Amino acid sequence: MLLLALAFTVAFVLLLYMVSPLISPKALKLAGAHVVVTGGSSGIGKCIAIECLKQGAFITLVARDENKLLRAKKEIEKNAINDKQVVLCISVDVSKDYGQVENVIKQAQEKLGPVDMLVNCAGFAVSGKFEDVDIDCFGKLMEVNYLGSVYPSRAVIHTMKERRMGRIVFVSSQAGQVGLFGYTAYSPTKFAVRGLAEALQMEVKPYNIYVTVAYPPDTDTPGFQEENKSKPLETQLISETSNVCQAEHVARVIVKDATQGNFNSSIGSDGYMLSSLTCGMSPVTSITEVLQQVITMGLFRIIALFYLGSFDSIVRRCMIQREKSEHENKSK
Ligand SMILES: NC(=O)C1=CN([C@@H]2O[C@H](COP(=O)(O)OP(=O)(O)OC[C@H]3O[C@@H](n4cnc5c(N)ncnc54)[C@H](OP(=O)(O)O)[C@@H]3O)[C@@H](O)[C@H]2O)C=CC1
Ligand SMILES: CCCCCCCCCCCCCCCC(=O)[C@@H](N)CO
Repeated sequence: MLLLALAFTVAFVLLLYMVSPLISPKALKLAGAHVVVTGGSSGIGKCIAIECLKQGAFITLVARDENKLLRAKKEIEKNAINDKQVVLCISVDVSKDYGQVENVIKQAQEKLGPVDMLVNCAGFAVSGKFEDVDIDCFGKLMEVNYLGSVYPSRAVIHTMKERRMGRIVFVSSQAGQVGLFGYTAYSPTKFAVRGLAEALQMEVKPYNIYVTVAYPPDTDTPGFQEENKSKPLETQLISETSNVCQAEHVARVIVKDATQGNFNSSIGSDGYMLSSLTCGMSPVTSITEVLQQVITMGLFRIIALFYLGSFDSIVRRCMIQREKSEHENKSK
């Protein structure tokens, strides 16, 4: 029996190695490539732009605030490795009007050539209890985080298919892999991005276009500082499970996974466990990845139950605490 199991495993591993050339994309070299980064004027997006410039790319930054764009451009340009490299800035709201976004991509392609890699990083987070979050926020978040990823991707896809090459990166979040207290408005927008990425990847793979979804943990950025101003205690305590990452590190991992053509990009050990646990029917881009998923999934599910238990107990404790202090206030 044991021998049979062993034989099966060996056969399985051999089979995987045989099909490996089919699933391993060729790495994209960033030297001379044109990379468009939405949300490139701040935080993770800015660091992604810097990382790409360091590898010799030409960059287009897309965001709304022109002053912030110009300031970021100056900072990013310092990392150029040759004097031919250009950092172009274009101001647009990626979530409002598809025509506008299409125009921006056209302008960028006229100046710097066809887009080799698009990084959809524009986005924001709002946390709060379901009944406390402003009702308009649900739509606004979906517009910016989801439609704001659809529009730029739609605007580059035709040329990428014609050229039979390209990379599209979506910046989701760990909150796009698990729904947590306080993220009823934000999480669904990041889950949506994954659905888009999976469906799109199946369409464009024969055209040699590779899609990457990144799931960063809490990362120290201006956006994160903003989010923290109104974060419920429960969300804070749950989030403390994971360390806060530096944007430079997150950016390096994302750029590496995107150039290699990996579908999944995760950061840190929690990120690794979450990605393995939630891989579902997502495309596979390396043999090691499949093997790791197959071997670790059951174990990670058990570990996840402990995390869930501790999150539930945080939520319960906070509720009791709140009711207690409300009671005390009333009786004062
Ligand atoms: N920081 C974190 O903890 C994590 C962040 N993420 C995700 O990473 C992405 C970047 O986050 P982070 O770096 O923290 O955010 P920042 O707030 O620091 O940067 C956001 C960038 O997006 C731009 N932007 C926002 N809305 C729009 C819009 N409607 N149209 C065009 N550009 C827009 C901003 O410029 P402007 O305002 O001028 O338009 C800015 O350049 C987001 O999608 C976020 O959800 C994921 C996991 C963790
Ligand atoms: C085996 C299973 C392991 C499970 C570990 C779970 C750890 C959960 C911590 C999640 C923190 C939430 C990140 C949201 C980041 C974000 O998108 C916002 N900060 C954006 O501003």
